[in-house]
Amino acid sequence: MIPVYAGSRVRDAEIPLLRDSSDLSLMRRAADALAHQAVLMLKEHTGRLYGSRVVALVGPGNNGGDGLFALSAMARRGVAVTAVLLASHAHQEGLAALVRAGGRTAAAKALDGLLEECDLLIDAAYGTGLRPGVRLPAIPRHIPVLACDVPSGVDADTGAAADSVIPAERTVTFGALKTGLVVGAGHLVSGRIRVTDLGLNPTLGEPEAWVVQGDDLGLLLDRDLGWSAAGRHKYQRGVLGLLAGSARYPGAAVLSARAAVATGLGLLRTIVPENVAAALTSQVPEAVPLGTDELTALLAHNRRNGREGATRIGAWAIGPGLEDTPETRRHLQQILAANNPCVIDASALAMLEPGEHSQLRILTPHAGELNALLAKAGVRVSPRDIAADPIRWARWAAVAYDCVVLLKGSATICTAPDGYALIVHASTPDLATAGSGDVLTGILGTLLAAANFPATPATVDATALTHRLTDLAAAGALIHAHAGALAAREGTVSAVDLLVELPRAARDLGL
Ligand SMILES: NC(=O)C1=CN([C@@H]2O[C@H](COP(=O)(O)OP(=O)(O)OC[C@H]3O[C@@H](n4cnc5c(N)ncnc54)[C@H](O)[C@@H]3O)[C@@H](O)[C@H]2O)[C@@H](O)CC1
Repeated sequence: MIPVYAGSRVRDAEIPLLRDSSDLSLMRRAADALAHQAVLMLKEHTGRLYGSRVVALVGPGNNGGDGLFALSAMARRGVAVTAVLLASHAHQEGLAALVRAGGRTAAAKALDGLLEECDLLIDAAYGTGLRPGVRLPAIPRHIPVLACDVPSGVDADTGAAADSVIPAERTVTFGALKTGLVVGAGHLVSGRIRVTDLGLNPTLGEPEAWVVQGDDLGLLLDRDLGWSAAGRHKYQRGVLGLLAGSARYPGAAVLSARAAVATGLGLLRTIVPENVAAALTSQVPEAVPLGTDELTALLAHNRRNGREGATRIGAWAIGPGLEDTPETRRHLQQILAANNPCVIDASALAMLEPGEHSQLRILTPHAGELNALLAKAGVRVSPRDIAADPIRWARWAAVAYDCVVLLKGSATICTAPDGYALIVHASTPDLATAGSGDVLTGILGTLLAAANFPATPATVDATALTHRLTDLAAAGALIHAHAGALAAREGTVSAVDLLVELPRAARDLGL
């Protein structure tokens, strides 16, 4: 798990160190790392170093200073370097170092001409000190861009990006991974990210979030529970109830059911409308239908005897393809009252009310659904606000609905009401495909059912429980993303391709 900090927090940690370090050692370390990546990119793109031409956009602050020192290091290695000074002043020591090394400076109006013969652009215009309202020059797409600390135009705290943001092929970031590089638009324009340690960690405090990767899966699932251990019978491997599907969206129920089974579920009980039942039985023969009367009887029994009672349903997955009918609402209310952990998706989200409750819930909205959830809770935001600061608004919803929120997007954000947040990067944009969310719901349902949450959550530390739920949400997103990556190797990705790859994805990640 990689800790992520708001850009302003890293900047605040740097300031005292900068004051104390008259020898500019931090800046030189940052600049050396930047120059090293620039050399790698030049070799990759031009096959040579000596005689290649590098232009840097240099802003008025320390970000520009990093760029100037990096250019001077490259000039000493035979690269023809030019610093394009965007403001009337620039970092003095950096400028002096550049001139000493034989580098040139130019005014902003010379940029277009310089870009005509440029092998690499270093973007050192603005970093963590960016204020809103910036206007940046347009860079032709064919020129590879290396961003210094943060692509200019990206808010390092939130991931919001100015319209004129300069997308980077690579970003070398200093001190710590910054939130703005891993969520929102910032994530989409940062390219490959390298973190250069500046020894700031002891002064940074608690991270704002963590980026999780494939090898974190064991940790997230808490393998001590050994839920997939040999010898466990099907009830111990998890029993999931699925409330999904409608005449209009029969496929959604099938996709969720198949995903749940493919992730290693013990037993699947399904409540689907009659006209979906035949398709479900033929395509998911493992599923065992649960009739309305049986549900009512089992849940009543469950309320009397605790969750481990006769239902043996450990968790619920609710929502894919569901239609808002009186019967659906009745089922939903029964299930929500029964207190099993559940994952709630798609149209079921619109049937929820904000407020406290005693159930463990993961809500899985995309940005539009998050907007609607927040509006219902009296929080007025626009989809643009959410795109500009997704972690913040996912947290608001987690508080308003007293649940874990998994906000879908190119970066998936999983957050608990106390702010604990995990970020999972989809390895392929193709995951934004119809039915992909239904597959994720099935995966999450299986993980919840297998997790064996205690029957009486009130006796257990509530924060620990919601953190565990957040971990499982991120684990589900990781498995989903990995299945997407495997499927993308064969071409474009459909939800069925994800299903096909799920068992391999789960096995690859050590499930
Ligand atoms: N000096 C050092 O030793 C180190 C510096 N680092 C660098 O320092 C950067 C932060 O430096 P600063 O705090 O100086 O901030 P920046 O260099 O990011 O930008 C601040 C400057 O840009 C101007 N500016 C900001 N927004 C503007 C806008 N919208 N329009 C016009 N001008 C605008 C400000 O007036 C100020 O002059 C980091 O991003 C990083 O690159 C560190 O990463 C490493 C250590």
